[in-house]
Amino acid sequence: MWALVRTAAPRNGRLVRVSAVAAAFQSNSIVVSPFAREAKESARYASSNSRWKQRQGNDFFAREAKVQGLKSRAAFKLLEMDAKYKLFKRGQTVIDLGYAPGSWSQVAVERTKPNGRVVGIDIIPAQPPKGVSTIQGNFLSPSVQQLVKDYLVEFAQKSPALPAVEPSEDGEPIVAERPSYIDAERSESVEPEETVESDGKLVDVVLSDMSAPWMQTTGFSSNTLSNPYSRMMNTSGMSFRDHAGSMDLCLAALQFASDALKTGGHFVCKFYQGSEDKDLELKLKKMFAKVHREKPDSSRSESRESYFVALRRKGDVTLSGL
Ligand SMILES: C[S@@+](CC[C@H](N)C(=O)[O-])C[C@H]1O[C@@H](n2cnc3c(N)ncnc32)[C@H](O)[C@@H]1O
Repeated sequence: MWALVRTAAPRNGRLVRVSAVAAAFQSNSIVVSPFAREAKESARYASSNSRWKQRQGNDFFAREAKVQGLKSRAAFKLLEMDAKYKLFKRGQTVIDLGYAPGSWSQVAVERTKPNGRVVGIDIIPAQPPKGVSTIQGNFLSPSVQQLVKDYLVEFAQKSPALPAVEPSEDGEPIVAERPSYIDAERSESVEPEETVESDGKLVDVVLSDMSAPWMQTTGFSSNTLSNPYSRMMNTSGMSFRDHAGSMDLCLAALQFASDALKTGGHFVCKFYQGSEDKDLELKLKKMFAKVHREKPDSSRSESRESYFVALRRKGDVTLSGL
């Protein structure tokens, strides 16, 4: 699906390197580690490369996303973080909060196939990316959060997850066996308590790229009804408002992770920097083994957005206990 267009790239090596992030993405089903190394290198090159990017225009990543068939330039932020922290494995269950228009979900589907599950939630309607189940709703609402948990339990009862698997050493794909039709039928008739973990922790990775949608103030020439995403603003332009809104969204995502993320699972969350992010970071440090602040190269430098990447959830800590 994603063809790497190297021919359009200047042969001075720089665009080729940046494209390797995308190459790492599409190559996932075949060989992971060599490309991951290349992607890491590419992220380093991209950051030391601002003069070149300026020459190409500010929206290099937007154009590259279009070429790669990705739904938005945001994909490159997740690709960079995945290249650095190895967030995904095959067969995992991933929740993508604020998925629209869907490029993070596209990355998650690629990274977790075969047998992965990706569920996207967004307040606005959007065309679900291929291989993604989606729920439309406001994730700040406890009933929407419960709906997502119920959906995961129901889904797990119908088709028990296969264990997430590391790629083999020689880079060959490991194809886990799917349950047979008869096994699937049988699991439908089994009582829930017998098939689903009683603690409801069914998720391997929680992603949140949510940012409050604000009323449109520019771009009125784009009068599309079918793509509401292009009519929304991602920030209010007022840094305190954006910060406060993002803290609410991060805490909702973290509460969900506290309830639904497996021990050892990872959490990635966008936030707008401000006075309260330290407090969020402290909470994350208590719940996860390692916490990083990330400003991916593909995140616009003028934006106050940043990401927390929290790795390996501790088994015995919940948000309510902090
Ligand atoms: C920056 S976009 C996400 C881009 C996405 N990661 C991608 O790769 O395509 C932020 C999204 O968060 C969604 N969002 C904001 N507040 C939300 C809420 N309370 N509940 C659900 N989604 C929300 C917005 O509608 C918007 O689509």
